[in-house]
This record gives sequence, C-alpha cells and structure tokens, in this order.
Amino acid sequence: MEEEIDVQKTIFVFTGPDGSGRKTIADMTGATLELTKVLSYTTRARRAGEQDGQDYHFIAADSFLESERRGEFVESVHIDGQLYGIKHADILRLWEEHGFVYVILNPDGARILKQAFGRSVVRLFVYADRPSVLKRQRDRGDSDELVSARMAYYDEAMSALPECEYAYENVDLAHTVFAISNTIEPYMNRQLLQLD
Ligand SMILES: Nc1ncnc2c1ncn2[C@@H]1O[C@H](COP(=O)(O)OP(=O)(O)OP(=O)(O)O)[C@@H](O)[C@H]1O
Ligand SMILES: Nc1nc2c(ncn2[C@@H]2O[C@H](COP(=O)(O)O)[C@@H](O)[C@H]2O)c(=O)[nH]1
Repeated sequence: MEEEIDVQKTIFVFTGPDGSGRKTIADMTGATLELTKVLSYTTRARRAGEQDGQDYHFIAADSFLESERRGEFVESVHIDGQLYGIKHADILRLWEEHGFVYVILNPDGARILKQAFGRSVVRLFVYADRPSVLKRQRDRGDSDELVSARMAYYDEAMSALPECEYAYENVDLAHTVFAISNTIEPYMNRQLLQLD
C-alpha cells in the first residue's frame, strides 16, 4: 500500500539496462543539481575504483540478512548470487535532510519503490541499444563473464520502459544529462514556489 508521504519529497530513480550509462548520468545530474544519493547495501565484492560509502555500503551477507529479517529494507533483490537493497530509514532520513534524492536501481527495484512511495517516486529510464551497451561494458574493461551475465537481463530490463515516468536514449552523454536535468528542475522549482 502507498505510504502517506509529503509529495514535495521526491526520489528520482535512475533505472534501465546495465551498461546503458545510468550511474554516470545519475551522478553527473546529481552533482549538477546538488541532489543527494541514497546508497544501496550490497554483499558483492568491491570492484576496482569503487569506494564504500560512495558507490555502495558494502556489507557481509550475515549483516544483510539480519537487516532483512528486521524488515529494514524497503526493497531487496538477489542478482547473480549477491544481495542488494535500499533501507527505508535511509530514504526517510535523507528526504528529511534534503527533500530531493536519487538512487540507481534495476527495474524491479524501481517498481517496488514506486509501489511503496507512489507519487514521490519519479523513474527515469536510461537506455541504449544492445551493441552500445555491450561495447560500453567491454570498453570499461569488464570481464566477458560479467558482461554476459548482465546482457542476459537486457530484454527484461528494456520491457520496463513503458511503465517509467520518463525515458531517455543515452547516445550522447552531455545531451542526456542536459535532458534529464531539464526534467528534474521543474520538480525542484515547484517546491520553491510553494515555499514562497
Ligand atoms: N553516452 C555514452 N557514450 C559512451 N559511453 C558512455 C555513455 N554513457 C555512459 N558511458 C560509459 O559507459 C560505461 C557504463 O556506464 P555506467 O556504469 O554509468 O552504466 P550503468 O548503466 O550504471 O551500468 P552498470 O550497472 O553496469 O555500471 C561507463 O564506462 C560510462 O563512462
Ligand atoms: N533492486 C535493486 N537493484 C540494485 C540495487 N543496488 C544496485 N542494483 C542494481 O543491481 C545491478 C547490479 O549492480 P552492480 O553494481 O553489481 O553491477 C544493477 O542493475 C544495479 O542498478 C538495489 O538496492 N536494489
């Protein structure tokens, strides 16, 4: 059931197929508009260049399961043997502190957040065609194993496009960030107008 949430508090959910550029775009847009990121918790190992508390909260499986048992996650998923989730309390705290926040989730997680928080959730679906997604992951140096595991979810992820509030084909990075910033800004300005 949808929670009673102040509609001026918004969570922008960057979703879409892996490798489409969601994270890059989310973080660039977040930096441009001074949005705070709600970090996921995960049991997977940190990859080169990733930092705890910046990319994810990297935690042990027993700690994740204990939090799950206590009902702390608003949504959690198993992907390729690893656990990922977002804590309810983190969203509420960051909403209280900042009003506008963002998160990067797969489409299943995005759907669950929408069911939980209704109008306070705005899903921004970022996609690219299959060859581009494949190339971006290979260019980044991801292993063949990781790339094939992710590509197995491509069609399923793409099928979530119509249910999202907005969708962007990410061909040119700067252009996509500009378009998404233009979508988000009116939400923030609406709040400023109401505060006047
Ligand atoms: N428009 C673009 N053109 C070319 N490369 C891009 C573009 N957008 C993003 N990239 C690059 O593609 C790679 C994947 O981007 P990113 O990590 O943001 O994707 P993602 O959708 O979050 O996927 P993942 O969950 O696999 O990290 C990165 O190396 C990023 O710099
Ligand atoms: N439903 C959720 N999906 C999440 C969460 N945190 C990350 N993700 C998505 O998982 C895959 C794999 O991520 P990777 O960093 O291991 O490559 C990707 O689609 C992420 O967006 C979460 O808390 N919930």
